[in-house]
Amino acid sequence: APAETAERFGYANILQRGTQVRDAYDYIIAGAGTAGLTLADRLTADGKYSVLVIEYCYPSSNGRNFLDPGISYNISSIPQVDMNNREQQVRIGCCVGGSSAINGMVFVRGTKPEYDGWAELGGTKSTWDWNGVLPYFKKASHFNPPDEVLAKNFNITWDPEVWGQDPDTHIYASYPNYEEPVMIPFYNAAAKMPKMPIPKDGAGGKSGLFWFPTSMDNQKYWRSYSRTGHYDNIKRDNYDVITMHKVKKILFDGTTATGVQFSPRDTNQTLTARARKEVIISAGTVHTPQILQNSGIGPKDLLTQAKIPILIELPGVGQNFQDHAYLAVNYQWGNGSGPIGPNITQTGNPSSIAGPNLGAWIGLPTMTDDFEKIASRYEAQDPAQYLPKNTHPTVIAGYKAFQKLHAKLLRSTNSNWLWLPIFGQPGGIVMSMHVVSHGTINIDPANPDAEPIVDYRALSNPIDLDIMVENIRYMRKFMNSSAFAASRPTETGPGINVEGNELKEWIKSVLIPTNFHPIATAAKKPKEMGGVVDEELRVHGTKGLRIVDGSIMPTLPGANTQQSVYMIAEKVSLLTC
Ligand SMILES: Cc1cc2nc3c(=O)[nH]c(=O)nc-3n(C[C@H](O)[C@H](O)[C@H](O)COP(=O)(O)OP(=O)(O)OC[C@H]3O[C@@H](n4cnc5c(N)ncnc54)[C@H](O)[C@@H]3O)c2cc1C
Repeated sequence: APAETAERFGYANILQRGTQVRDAYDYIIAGAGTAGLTLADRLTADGKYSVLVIEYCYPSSNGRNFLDPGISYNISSIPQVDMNNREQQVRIGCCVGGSSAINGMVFVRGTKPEYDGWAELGGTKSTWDWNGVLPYFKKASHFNPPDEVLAKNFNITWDPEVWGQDPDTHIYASYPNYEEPVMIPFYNAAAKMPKMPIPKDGAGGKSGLFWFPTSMDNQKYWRSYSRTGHYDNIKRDNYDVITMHKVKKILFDGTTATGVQFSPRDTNQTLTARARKEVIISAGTVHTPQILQNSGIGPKDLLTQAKIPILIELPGVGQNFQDHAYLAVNYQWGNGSGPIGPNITQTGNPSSIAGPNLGAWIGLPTMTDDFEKIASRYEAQDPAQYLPKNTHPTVIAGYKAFQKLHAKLLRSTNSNWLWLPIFGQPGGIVMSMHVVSHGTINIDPANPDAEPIVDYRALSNPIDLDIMVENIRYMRKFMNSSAFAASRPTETGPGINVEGNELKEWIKSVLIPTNFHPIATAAKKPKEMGGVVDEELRVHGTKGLRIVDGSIMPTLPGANTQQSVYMIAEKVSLLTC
């Protein structure tokens, strides 16, 4: 059997060459990333089904730094018109584990109204509201509570009701066992900000000031990611992975997916494998639309331009693209040193890269009394006004529903529009956790097999500028807290007097339009709303073809995206089995 010729490193079977791939599997998954490996593990667990995972990148990311260019794709966006024509590096993981192998390990969820919004956009029968996703969040990770003394000293609270400890789940959510004492005066200052909610646990679907865990194995103190959780130490004859091979397109009999065409990374040799039950695309938000479009599923004009025969006209493929956006507001302590924390005995410094694991995740009404003005202004826009010219009417209809939902979320104290990470230092990052400018990720019609064309269309909707202005003003209010007064915080960039249009121009010159959380290029919405997949994540108009990765999220959760990706894979694994 081909599997016997595969190397066994103590992982799933790693096939070295396309010729080792069996002729047929029950499921074929494109992409061994965060969602792809989660699904492959769950589908093979009881031995009933065989699964082949095809991964474009390298087998190993062991011991490599997440900034190492060798385990990321090398893609840049096109120049961003409303960002002074600056380009943005599009960072996504290129190795077994995908982006979970290189991410910042912040392990958070969005709020209840945000997932209820996923259901609202999905139609009356949707099961993707908060109550419909919570069980899969619980299934997706194994929670380790913080050290008792640390929790007491630093006010770290959690709600065991919203976490799981499934013995079959090896993605770990853990806290570091060290925090800098300076975090205490910072926590107290944030807690005293007007109207600041303090939930017991942000993972319970609530906005506010809270400590959050890291995706980390607290025994080994190692990154916990889809490779360690759903691939290492899994030896099953029904779980094959072939790396360094690229899925080029899906094969169809009519509109039923029957398998995939793939090639070794460095040659054009054409290989095929058959899927008896389903093909699942888990290539991530940047590459999933490319596989669909190259298979003849996508916007008609684009496919015609690329000379790709149209199998199914699906205008939403590659549209609706969203990502979090951020910038740094720079401060210094005018007296040379900041607040001093209490004298707590701490040993060593085993913190984590997500550290110090504290942030304020808050709604617009918590930030500013002007929230109603901004919400009304947004609500009054013509939905097509800031979308690309020639946007398909179904995509505009979907944006109209998005706009209605986001006008509501702008008025909610329980939707995270700002993430203010608290680092125990003056100033720092402010992050817009919802953006209303929508971008596109499409194939290059002149070279459909090359890296896709990424256009964030950052700041194309002026409401995103208004919100970033409020984010900066909130940082200023925070730095103005009485707790910091003696340290005389001084804003060095942009400078406390920079306001109005000058502030907006500064934002355009420094904004980073991604926190590496791309979503929505194959959004879960009805077809007539510009959607690509249905409620069970099947591609509209096809049989035997699903998409399971970040691209199906219809809107951004007010949270970093990995936990939502694991949740999506867990929820769908039950539909497929
Ligand atoms: C630098 C960085 C920092 C981040 N920080 C955080 C954080 O702190 N917290 C958080 O919650 N989230 C974070 N994220 C986001 C989070 O990691 C992602 O949302 C999530 O991992 C995406 O999962 P996915 O399954 O959609 O895609 P991925 O995990 O990216 O998987 C896609 C896989 O498909 C493969 N592939 C693509 N095209 C093909 C093809 N044609 N054929 C075969 N294989 C293909 C890719 O190589 C990749 O392995 C970060 C991401 C990055 C990049």
